[in-house]
Amino acid sequence: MTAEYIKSVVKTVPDYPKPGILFRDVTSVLEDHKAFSSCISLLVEKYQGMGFTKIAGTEARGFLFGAPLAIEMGIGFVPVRKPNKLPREVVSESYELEYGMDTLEIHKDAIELGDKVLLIDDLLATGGTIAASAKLIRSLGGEINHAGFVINLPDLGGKQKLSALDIESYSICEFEGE
Ligand SMILES: O=P(O)(O)OC[C@H]1O[C@H](OP(=O)(O)OP(=O)(O)O)[C@H](O)[C@@H]1O
Ligand SMILES: Nc1ncnc2[nH]cnc12
Repeated sequence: MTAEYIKSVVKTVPDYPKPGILFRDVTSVLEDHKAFSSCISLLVEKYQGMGFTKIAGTEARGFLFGAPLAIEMGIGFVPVRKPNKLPREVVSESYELEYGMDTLEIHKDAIELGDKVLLIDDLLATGGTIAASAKLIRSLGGEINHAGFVINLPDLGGKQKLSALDIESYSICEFEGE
């Protein structure tokens, strides 16, 4: 019931940001307290007690779900950011998106050897964002085996891409037929 409710709240915008893309707009979930708080509760239920030491969230929409989840789970939050935003020394990784290319960066000293990191984002499409984030975190000695999302677009193959990298993904709802 809750996941169905969250799915019903997501608004769809055709042809944004490019013709042919069906944009699943998670800001409509943020605007609805019941939907937003239910997302965090479902993610806590899924991941509490699994021994995670940090949550990493990708700019920008991953911050919106990753940061409140980190507070609820009593662990730190590490932002994975777009280029030239982080002030300390970083490592960088470029990747392909459903609608373009981008680069992500993380502070070198944000991850300690053996940290068990949970990756959180609003939406899984091709999996490029999470694959690049996992590569950065693993290069710093962190372990990544799980990634959590509000929305999955299964036709874009992200789940399979992440599974091939030994990352198990979970999403609250799915939109097929992209
Ligand atoms: O699975 P993928 O194909 O990588 O796509 C999913 C990513 O795309 C969106 O972010 P976007 O880069 O558009 O940035 P934003 O969060 O700043 O809007 C979304 O928030 C995910 O991070
Ligand atoms: N179809 C889509 N809707 C919303 N965010 C996205 N990020 C990548 N693909 C997306």
